[in-house]
Amino acid sequence: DWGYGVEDGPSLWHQNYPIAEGSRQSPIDILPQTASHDPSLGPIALKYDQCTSINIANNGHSVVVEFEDSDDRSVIQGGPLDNPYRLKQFHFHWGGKGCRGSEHTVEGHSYASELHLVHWNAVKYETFGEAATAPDGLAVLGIFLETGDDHRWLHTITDALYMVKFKGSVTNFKSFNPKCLLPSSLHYWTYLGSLTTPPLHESVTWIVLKEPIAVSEKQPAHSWWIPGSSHYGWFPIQTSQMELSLAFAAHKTTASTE
Ligand SMILES: NS(=O)(=O)c1ccc(-n2ccn(-c3ccc(F)cc3F)c2=O)cc1
Ligand SMILES: [Zn+2]
Repeated sequence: DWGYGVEDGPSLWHQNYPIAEGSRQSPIDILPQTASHDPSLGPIALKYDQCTSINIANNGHSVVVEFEDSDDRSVIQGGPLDNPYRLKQFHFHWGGKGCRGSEHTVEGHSYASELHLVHWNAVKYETFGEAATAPDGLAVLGIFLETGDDHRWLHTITDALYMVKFKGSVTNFKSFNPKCLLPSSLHYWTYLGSLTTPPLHESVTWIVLKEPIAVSEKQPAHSWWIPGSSHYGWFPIQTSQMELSLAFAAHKTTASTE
């Protein structure tokens, strides 16, 4: 129903999702010089030690890792948030061929990819679905990714992608802890915005970290795969096996000549 093509891309989403023309739509271009410093904002706190990932899925728009959210075992709090928000899932946004895929930009600068850790206000709302439509229902932590210059992590990304190569594929994915994806500084920008894809609900308190993370093979083994650089083009959305292997083959040759 929606996508990023000419017939179904962001400029047309308003036809099925009128909120696309709302007053707090995301993503935005972050302008650090005009961002006002709010002294009442403290640091954010992430408690991901007990987090329990359940599965990894390709929903046709991204790869999503879902978490067990029946209690407050993994939460984000502090900063602009009045109470703890539970981690529900994380996912990535890639770039199209040759272009960079972050959704937020900083003074017009795009990053290679962007990781979103989606949390919901389980103090005020009974379910994620209910929170997803409430103005203070969700908190998404955005982390920019830059591809390092010495990363040859194709094997790790291959493993992960082959697990969820087609839209609708879901597979077991236990004991991944996203804290290894965090940069050293938790300095952030924050603003009231929305889901960046349909249904575009204006329910997100965005917390975007200033420091990007770089991917290199020195990352601890358990940080497994990270979205590819723009060579991959869009995540294999309903990619046929052949296309996917061609994409990898193409990347491989590019990688080896890099
Ligand atoms: N890219 S992002 O802003 O982090 C983002 C974009 C879209 C979603 N998203 C898509 C569908 N849903 C969703 C799933 C279940 C539900 F009950 C309600 C929803 F809005 C959702 O939260 C979740 C996160
Ligand atoms: Zn996202």
